[in-house]
Amino acid sequence: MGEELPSVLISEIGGTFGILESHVEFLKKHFNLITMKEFHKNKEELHERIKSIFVFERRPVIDPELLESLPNLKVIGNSGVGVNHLNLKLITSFGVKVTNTPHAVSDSTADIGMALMLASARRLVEGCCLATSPDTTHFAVNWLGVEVSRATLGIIGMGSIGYKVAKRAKAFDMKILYHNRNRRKEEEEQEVGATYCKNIDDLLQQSDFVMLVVSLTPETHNLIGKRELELMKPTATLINICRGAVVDQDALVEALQNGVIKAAALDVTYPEPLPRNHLLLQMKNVIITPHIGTATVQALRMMTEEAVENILAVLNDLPIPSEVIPK
Ligand SMILES: O=C(O)[C@H](O)CO
Repeated sequence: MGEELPSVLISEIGGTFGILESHVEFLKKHFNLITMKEFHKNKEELHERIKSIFVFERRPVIDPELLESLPNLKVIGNSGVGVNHLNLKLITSFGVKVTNTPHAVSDSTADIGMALMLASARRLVEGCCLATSPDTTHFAVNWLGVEVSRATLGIIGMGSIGYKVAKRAKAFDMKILYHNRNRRKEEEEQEVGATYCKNIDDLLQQSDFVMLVVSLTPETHNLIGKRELELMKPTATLINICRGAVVDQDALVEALQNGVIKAAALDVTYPEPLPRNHLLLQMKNVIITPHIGTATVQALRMMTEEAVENILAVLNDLPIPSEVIPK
């Protein structure tokens, strides 16, 4: 008889927020999957068996009650890079490790950053609406866009996603500035032609496009508020592909209304989705997508694979590819 596979708790299979059926087959090669429903039905028998929780789309919710009920839990494998939905201090106080998938998400999220920047600069959404409207008297000359080529892009957060954005922006001949907690190696800066701004204010003042690519932490909550928006050029565009709460949204609405900045392109907001009557949804100079940075066939597959690699590494006492350590 072969060795028993480790038991891993998951939210559910299929449905709106469940794990994709096509990934379940892969997961099942490595794990004995237990859904939350099965767990709740048969806690007594299952609670000692569960070694890991695979978190997808922020589910299942990891609360103290769940952590207390799983005495042999070793690792929470988050599928995705952002872990702001996990209470890291609480989880690690149970001796449980947390892992994430920064590599799997980087290309698809960087693509969304570029797509939003280009769409905003060239007024793509307005163009689509005009093309499909009954009014055929519009002329492009009345609503000119701007070029991203040779413009200055300021990237705030130069982790794996930020770096991939820089690579793409280089191909568009953009001047690239970046701010990050830790400066990148000189060779890495040279490869993408990026200049480090130790002071975030310098980046804000000089950039035509400011792209936010940081993790949401207490330090980055409301990182961009009224003061920061006022430092930006009145012709600048703010692009957010990380987490909504990195921006003070009320300050952003005010800045967009008063011409403090020109436009915003947001893949993330708070809450998600925004209430249908939210002012951001009514502004012509705002593009909003519903948090689709990782919504590609390839990214989701790689996220699952990277999460499995992390979980197996923890369970087999091997070096962990992507462990998240609370600060
Ligand atoms: O954090 C991420 O990787 C994406 O936002 C998907 O959750």
